[in-house]
Amino acid sequence: MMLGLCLDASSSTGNLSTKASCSAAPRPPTWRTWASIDFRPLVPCEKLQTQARLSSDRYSREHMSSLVVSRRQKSESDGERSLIEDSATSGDRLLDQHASTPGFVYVLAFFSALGGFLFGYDTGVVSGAMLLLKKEMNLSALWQELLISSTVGAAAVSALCGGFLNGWLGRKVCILMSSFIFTIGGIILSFAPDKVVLLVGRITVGLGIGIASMTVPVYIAEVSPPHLRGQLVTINSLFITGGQFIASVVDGAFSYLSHDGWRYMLGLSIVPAVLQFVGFFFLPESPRWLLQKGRSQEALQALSKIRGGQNVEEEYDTIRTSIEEEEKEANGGGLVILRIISHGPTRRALFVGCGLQMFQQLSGINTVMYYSATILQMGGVRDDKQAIWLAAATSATNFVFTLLGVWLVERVGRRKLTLGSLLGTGLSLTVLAVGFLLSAQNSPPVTLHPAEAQNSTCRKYGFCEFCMLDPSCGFCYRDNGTDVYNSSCIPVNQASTDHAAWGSCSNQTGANDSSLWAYNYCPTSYSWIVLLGLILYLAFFAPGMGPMPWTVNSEIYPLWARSTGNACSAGVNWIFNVLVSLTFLHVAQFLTYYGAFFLYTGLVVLGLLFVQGFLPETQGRQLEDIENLFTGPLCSCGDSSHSGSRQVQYIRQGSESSSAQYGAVGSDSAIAYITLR
Ligand SMILES: O[C@H]1[C@H](O)[C@@H](O)[C@H](O)[C@@H](O)[C@H]1O
Repeated sequence: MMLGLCLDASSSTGNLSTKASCSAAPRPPTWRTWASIDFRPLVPCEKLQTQARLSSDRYSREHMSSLVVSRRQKSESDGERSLIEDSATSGDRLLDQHASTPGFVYVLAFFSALGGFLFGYDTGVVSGAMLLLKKEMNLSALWQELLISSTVGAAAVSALCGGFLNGWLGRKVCILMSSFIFTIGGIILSFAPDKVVLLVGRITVGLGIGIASMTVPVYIAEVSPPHLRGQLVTINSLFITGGQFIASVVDGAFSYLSHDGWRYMLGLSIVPAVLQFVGFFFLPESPRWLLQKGRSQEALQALSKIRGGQNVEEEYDTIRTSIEEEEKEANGGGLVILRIISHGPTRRALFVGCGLQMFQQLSGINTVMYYSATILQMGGVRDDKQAIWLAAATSATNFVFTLLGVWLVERVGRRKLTLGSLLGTGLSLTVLAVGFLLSAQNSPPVTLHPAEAQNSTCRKYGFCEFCMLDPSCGFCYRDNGTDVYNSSCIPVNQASTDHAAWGSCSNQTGANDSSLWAYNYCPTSYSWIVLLGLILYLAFFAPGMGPMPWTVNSEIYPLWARSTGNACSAGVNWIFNVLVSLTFLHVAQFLTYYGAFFLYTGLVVLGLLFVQGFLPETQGRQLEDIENLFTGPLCSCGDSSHSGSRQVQYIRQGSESSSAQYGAVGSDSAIAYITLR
C-alpha cells in the first residue's frame, strides 16, 4: 500500500539535515538520516505546506535545495564525504551570509545602475530638447523623427553586438565602454554646430544605451546574493525611470533658456557618465565571468571582495561546479546562438526572455509616455511650459511606482508581480480606450469651410476626430468655456506642427490670437477619463511590466548563454520600441485612437496568457539552479509545481518490506520520496 505522508523538513526547528537527505541521490539512508527525519503524525499536506512557508526562511530553504544539488554532485565525485554534514554546515554559512549582506553590493549596484540612469535620461531628455531645437535649427518633421528614433535604432544594434562584447571582454569593460561612449556622445551633443553633428551625437549615445541596457542587469545579477538579486536588478529599472524623470525636470528648467537651453539638456548626461566611468575603475569584474574565463584566483578574490571578506568558499564552489558542469555539457565551441537554439532548456529561456521584452513594448509604454503631453493638451493644458512640467509629473508617476516594484519583487516574486501588473495595465488601457471612444463620439463638428482649403484634403472632414487623424491637417477653433465654435479643418504648417499653414491659427502677424490650434487631438470634456487611464496605466505598468523583463532576463540563462541571451532579448526590446513608436500614428490613423488603445489591450491579454503559461518563478534561486526551471516542456513552466513554491517532502510507505529508498525528484524543489517496503 502506498501512503502519502508529509514531512515538515523546513519546520521551525530549521532541520537542515532532513532537507539535505531528501535531495540526495538514491542511496540507503544512514542512521543520521533517520535520526534527523521528523516523524510526525499524518497531517494534511496543505496545512504543513502553509506552516512550512510561514515558519521558515524562504531564502535558506531554496538556497539550500540548490546548494544541495551542487554539493551532491561534488560529494559523488569526492567519494565518502557526508552530504548531510556538508549541507548543514554550508546552510549555516549561507544563513550567516543572509543575515549580514555587505554594503559593498549596494555600491556595485549603484554604480552599475548609473547605466540605467543614462538609458532613461538620454531617451527621455530629447522630447523637451526638441521643442527648443526645432525652433533654433528649424528642424523639419523628418529631422525631428530622425533625431529621436536614431538613438533607439542604434541601441538595438549595439545591444545585439553587446552579447559578443560581454562574453569576450567581460562585464566591467563593457560598462566602462558604455560610460565612455555616453561621455563622448554628451560632448558631441552639447557642442553640436548643426543638425548632422546632432544626429551623430544621438547615434553615439544610442550605442552606449544598447550596451548598458544588456550589460548592467547581467552584472548586477551576477554579483548579488540570491535573496537580494531581484531587488538589486530592479533598482536598475528604478534608475531608468529615475533618469526619465530627471530628464523631464531638466527639460522643464532649461525650457526657459530659449537660446542654447538644449545644449545643457543634452550635455548634462556627461556628469553621471563620468561618475560611472571613474567609479568602475575601482570595482571588480563579475566573479562568474572570471571563472568562465579560467581566471579562478581573480574570481575568488573578486567574490570575497564583493561579499565583504566573508567566507565565500561554498558560494565559490557552487559557481565553479556548475560552470564545469556547463562546460562539459556544452561540448566544445560553436556559435553561442546556435548552441542556445539546439539546447532545449536554454532555447525555452530565450523564448520566455524575448517574449517578455516584446510584450513590454507591445503594451505601449513608450506611446503612453510620448503621448502624455497630447493627453494633457486634450485636458486643456495649452501652454508649452505647463505641458513640459505636467509631462514631468507623468514620468514622476512612472518612477514612484517603479519604487513599489523594487519593494514588491522579493515579497511576491517575479511571476505574480508581472501577472498583476499586466492585468492592471490591460484594464487601464481599456479605460484609456473608452475615454478616447467617448471623445470621438462627441467630437466637435467643423463649422467653417474657408475658401483657401478647397484644394486640400482637410476640407472633406466634417468632424474634428477625422481632421486630427490626418497628419496634414489640424483643428482651428474658438472656445467660450462650454462650447467649441468657429471651427475649421486647416492644413498644418510644413515647418512646424505648432501652427496652421494660414488663417487665424497660423503665427502670421495679424493672425487672431483668440483662435486655438489643436494638432493631433480634439478638444473634449472626456479628457479626465483619459487622464485617469494614463495614471492607472503607469501605476500598474511601472512596478511589474517595466522592470520584470529586465530582471527575469538577467537570471534565466546559464552562464555560457547569459551574454548572448540578454543581447537578443534587449535587442528585441529596442526593435519593438522602434516599431511601436513609429507605427503608433499610422495605427491611430487606421483604427482611430480608441482603436489603437483597444489593440494594445488585446496585445496585453496575449501577454498575460504568455506569462501565465511560460514564466516560471525565479525568486531566491541560485543563478546556476534556474536553468532547471526550463527543463520540462515549455507550457508547463507556469505550473506551480515548477515554480518552486512546493516545499513539502513526501514519504511513500510500502507495507511489505522494511527496506527503504529515497531519492531526489524534481530539480526545482527538494522533494523526497521515501519508499518503505
Ligand atoms: O523598462 C523600461 C521602462 O519602463 C521605461 O519607462 C521605458 O521607456 C522602457 O522602454 C522600458 O524598457
